[in-house]
Amino acid sequence: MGVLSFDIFCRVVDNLGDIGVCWRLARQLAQPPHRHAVRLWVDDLHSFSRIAPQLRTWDVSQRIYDVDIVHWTGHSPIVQPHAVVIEAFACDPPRSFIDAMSEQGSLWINLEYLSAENWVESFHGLPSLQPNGLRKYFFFPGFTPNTGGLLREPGLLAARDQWLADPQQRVDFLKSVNVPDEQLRRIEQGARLVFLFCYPDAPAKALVDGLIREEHPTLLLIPQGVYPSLAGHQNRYVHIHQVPFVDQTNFDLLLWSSDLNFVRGEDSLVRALWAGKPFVWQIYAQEAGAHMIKLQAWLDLSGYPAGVQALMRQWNLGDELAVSTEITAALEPRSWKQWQDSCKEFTEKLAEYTDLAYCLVDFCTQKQRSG
Ligand SMILES: Cc1cn([C@H]2C[C@H](O)[C@@H](COP(=O)(O)OP(=O)(O)O[C@H]3O[C@@H](C)[C@H](O)[C@@H](O)[C@H]3O)O2)c(=O)[nH]c1=O
Repeated sequence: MGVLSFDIFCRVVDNLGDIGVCWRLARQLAQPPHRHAVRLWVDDLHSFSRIAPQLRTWDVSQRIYDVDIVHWTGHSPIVQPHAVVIEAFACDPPRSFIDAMSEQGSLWINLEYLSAENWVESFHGLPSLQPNGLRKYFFFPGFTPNTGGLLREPGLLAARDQWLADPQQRVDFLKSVNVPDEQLRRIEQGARLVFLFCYPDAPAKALVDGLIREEHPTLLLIPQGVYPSLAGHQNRYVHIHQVPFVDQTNFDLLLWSSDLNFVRGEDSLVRALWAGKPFVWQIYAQEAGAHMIKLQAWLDLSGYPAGVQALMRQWNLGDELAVSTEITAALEPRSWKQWQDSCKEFTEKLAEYTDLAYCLVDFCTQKQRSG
């Protein structure tokens, strides 16, 4: 495949998922083995800087990890569009830019949200007719080979295994996110490490109650600003520690370090999958409970034990009573082993499929050839 050039437009609607996905994709396309020219337009550099601390929020343009980053404002510079323009999550590139794309004959891709629903396979890759003659296509990420796949950097799983094979790396990393020595000693003596990244309506207090009832020493790591009210809920079994926001590489290390992860949205779900550890997913809520249909479609593919699937539904429904009892049951040694095995299996199956960046490059190359 030859070298392509991409513009990626990202509007930060809320939270970090939009920029999380775009930044990961941009870096992957720009770096080896792909090495395409990539320009990333982002309307909110402040949110972006939470997951990319080296970003200069006051700069209109800058280059990081071989990606040209442009602050997308009403006054963004007029430039020639690249051969492929990716509009993330229907974020509406500026009219003047679309006109320039038309002159340039750019290929226009609408990168959609991730879903495991069946219809995704039939909508992936469909054209969307444009009055100005531009070629625009829907590109759907997904969990099956007939979709656009999942973002996964080359060699990610091997890097994870190498990192996990050296326990000192975990200790050093946990020190770097300020886990106190006393807690590190507890972990070395067998305390469980749980990472919690959730929305404010998650039944997190019920989770802590369940963990306390289990009477197994546990360290619960929570990113700063996520569920601050939980801090007062610890006791001698469950200790809560706030970790700073880290970049996406270190975010993986948080997931790899933990025995059990709680993740949310879109990108952290995929990272938890690649971690290969047991996790509970809180899906981004939609109107009229549409997200519960999406959650079930994904659970149907997962092959996770029935108790784990029930726990995920209860976590998403905010069913406190059920969560506090179901978590204890899921951590009971036999269930825990089944949960661990099913996670490894699902991760290995998904890792056999082509990753999103390759699927995208392949798709764009084919469309360019067919003119
Ligand atoms: C806590 C933390 C997160 N992250 C990253 C991981 C992910 O890339 C990103 C979080 O994104 P998500 O996991 O998708 O969860 P989110 O809830 O922040 O994003 C959501 O935004 C909505 C607008 C979308 O519609 C949702 O589908 C979803 O993507 O933040 C770090 O890099 N460092 C950190 O310390």
